[in-house]
Amino acid sequence: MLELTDIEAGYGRTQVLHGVTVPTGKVVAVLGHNGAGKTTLLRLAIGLIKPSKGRVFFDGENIASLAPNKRVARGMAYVPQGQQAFGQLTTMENLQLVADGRRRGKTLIDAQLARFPALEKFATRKAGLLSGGQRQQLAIARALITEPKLLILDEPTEGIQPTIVAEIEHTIMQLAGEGISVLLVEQHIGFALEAAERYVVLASGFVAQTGEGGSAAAATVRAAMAI
Ligand SMILES: Nc1ncnc2c1ncn2[C@@H]1O[C@H](COP(=O)(O)OP(=O)(O)OP(=O)(O)O)[C@@H](O)[C@H]1O
Repeated sequence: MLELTDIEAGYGRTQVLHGVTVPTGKVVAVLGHNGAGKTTLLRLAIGLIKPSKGRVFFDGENIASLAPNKRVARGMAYVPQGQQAFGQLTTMENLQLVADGRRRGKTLIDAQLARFPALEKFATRKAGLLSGGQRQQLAIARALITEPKLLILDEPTEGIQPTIVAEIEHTIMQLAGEGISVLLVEQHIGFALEAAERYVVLASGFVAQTGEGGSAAAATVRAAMAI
């Protein structure tokens, strides 16, 4: 379980997050307008930026000064925005980059190909030629091959065609049932709240609201975001 408490962080002298505490839960959604600090919070969670103040704990351990690779070794995985993959490598090679050297590498790849049929279908296609949605599935599959306890997802459905959005949403809902926690930044408030046990709304780097997920929360969240 990830605990982020009273976090202050930013870039150089620019402070972006102001006393942010994120509720804990199996699936936690981070909501807010562009520039609210959502991506910054996820970067902080995986260790790409360090807090100037606040507590960062994972499974009871203080990880505030741990490098990202150490956090991955502890069971955290991060899928940044933008459907990132190695475009010149095939789908399979992208998966092998993470799986090779792991004891159950082949089994782990097979499990993700079963989860995402499009990746199986296009296993020999260069990732640069996949659709944005398929590349996003590839990015999620790569992260899941590391067998994370916590998957950190930054806008996984952004700019993706609706059919694949539904598949990705389905995957996110499944993960909790598989014992994988999710920290999710998502623009689709309806889906985010459906998936989330708890949520936090950020506004200009401050916590504007926190609460329990569920579709009933949508009106409160929209009011907090004034949309
Ligand atoms: N590398 C950086 N250096 C300096 N400032 C940055 C950097 N990245 C983001 N910021 C600033 O931090 C603030 C929060 O940005 P952040 O990307 O965390 O917001 P966000 O809520 O994820 O928005 P978006 O939905 O647009 O990604 C913004 O004012 C942004 O300009």
